[in-house]
Amino acid sequence: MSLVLVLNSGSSSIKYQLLSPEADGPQATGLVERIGQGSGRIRHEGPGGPVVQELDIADHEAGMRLVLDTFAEHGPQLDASTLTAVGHRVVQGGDLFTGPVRIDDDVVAQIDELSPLAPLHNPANLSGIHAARTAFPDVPHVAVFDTSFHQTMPPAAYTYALDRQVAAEHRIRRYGAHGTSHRYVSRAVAEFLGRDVAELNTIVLHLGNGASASAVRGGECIDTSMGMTPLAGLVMGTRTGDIDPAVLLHLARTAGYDTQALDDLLNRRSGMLGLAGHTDMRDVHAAVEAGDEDARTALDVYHHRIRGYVGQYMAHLGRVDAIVFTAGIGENDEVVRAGALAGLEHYGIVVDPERNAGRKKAPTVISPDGAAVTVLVVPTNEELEIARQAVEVVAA
Ligand SMILES: Nc1ncnc2c1ncn2[C@@H]1O[C@H](COP(=O)(O)OP(=O)(O)O)[C@@H](O)[C@H]1O
Ligand SMILES: CC(=O)OP(=O)(O)O
Ligand SMILES: [Mg+2]
Repeated sequence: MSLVLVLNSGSSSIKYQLLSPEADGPQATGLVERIGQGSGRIRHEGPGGPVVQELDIADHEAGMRLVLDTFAEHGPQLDASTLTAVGHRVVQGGDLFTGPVRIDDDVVAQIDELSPLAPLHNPANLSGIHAARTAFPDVPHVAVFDTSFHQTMPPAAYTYALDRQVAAEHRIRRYGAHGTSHRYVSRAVAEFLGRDVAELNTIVLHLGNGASASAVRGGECIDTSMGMTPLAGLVMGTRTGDIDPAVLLHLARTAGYDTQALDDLLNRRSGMLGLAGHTDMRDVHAAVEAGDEDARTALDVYHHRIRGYVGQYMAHLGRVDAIVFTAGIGENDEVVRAGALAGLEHYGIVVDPERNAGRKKAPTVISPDGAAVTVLVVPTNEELEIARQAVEVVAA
C-alpha cells in the first residue's frame, strides 16, 4: 500500500494529511494557521486524537518544521523508507505544467518563475517544498497544480481582449485555480450519480475562503472564474473577485495608490471583509441576524455574483446536468446554497429546503426528485486527489 504525505500550503496556512489513496480515510490530518500573524496555532489529529498548540509561527519554513516536529512527537512516525511520495499543492503552473510532475531543481525554478502570477500562493507553496525536500531528500516529491485541470479551456475562454503582443510577452491569460478540487468534485459527482463523467455537464461552485466556479463538459473544464491570478471571479473572504480594472487606474491617479497599496486593497482588504467587516461566512450570518445592513448587502453581492456565473456557464454548456457546491462554505452553509440559486426555478434549478438543511459530510442531492438540474453538495478532497496523482507520477 502506498503512503503519501500531502502538503497544501496556503497564503497563511498549511493543511496536511498522511494518507494511502487505497485506504479509507487519512492516518493523520492537520492545520497550521495564522502563519506570520503573531498568534499561530497547529491542530494535529493523529493516532492519539487531536492535539492543539498555540505559538508564534514566523513563516512557512517555521510552519513546516513545526509540522514535522509534531509528527515526531505525536505520531504517526514519518519514516522516509515508508513514504511513497510527498505531494505538494502548487497553485500556479501557468502554461508550463499541464499535469503533475516530479519535483527537481528545474521544477522549483519554474514554480518560482511563475510566482508573479500567484503572489499570495506560489511563494508559500515553494517554502513548503523547500522544507519538505530538506527533511526527506530521498523521497520523491510531486507537484500537483491548481491550474492544470483548466488547461483544457478553449482560447475563447482563456484569452483576454488585450493587445496580443503584450499578453504574449507577459504570459497574460486566464489560468484558473482550485483545479484539483474542480477535477475531484466533477468526477465524484458522476460516480455518486452512477453516470459516466464523459456524458455529464456540470457547474462546480468551490466556495471556501478563496472561491471559484467552473463549467465542466464531459469531465473537461471549458471555463472557470479565476483569471490570470486567483483574484478574479467570485466574491471571496478578502478578495474582490471581478472588478472594473479602471478602478485601479482611478485610485492610482486620484488617490496616489501604488502597486503595493492596490495589491493589499484588492487581495487582503476586500471581499466579505471589506464589505461586511468579517472574513468568515459564519460571522457574516451572525451580523445579518443582528440587523447589520452592510452584512446584508455583502451577502446579497456574494449571491448575485455566484448566480451570474451559473447563468453564464449554463449558456456556455448548453445543457446542465448538475450544479455542485463544495469547500468550506459550499459544504456547510445552507443559506448561501439557497440564496445563490434563488430565482432560477424557471431554468429547472430548485433547492429543496429540507434536503438543503444542515452541514453535509457526504455527497447529498439537495434538489427535489425529478428536477431538470440535479443540485448537490459534494465534499471536496484536494488532499486525496493530490495523493492519487502523486502515486501515479511515482509509478510512471
Ligand atoms: N459551518 C460553516 N458555515 C458557514 N461557513 C463556514 C462554515 N465552516 C466554514 N465556513 C467557511 O469556510 C471557509 C473556509 O473554507 P475552506 O474551503 O477551508 O477554505 P480555504 O481552503 O480557502 O482555507 C471559512 O472562511 C468560512 O467562511
Ligand atoms: C487559489 C486559492 O484561492 O486558494 P485558497 O482558496 O486555498 O486560498
Ligand atoms: Mg482551499
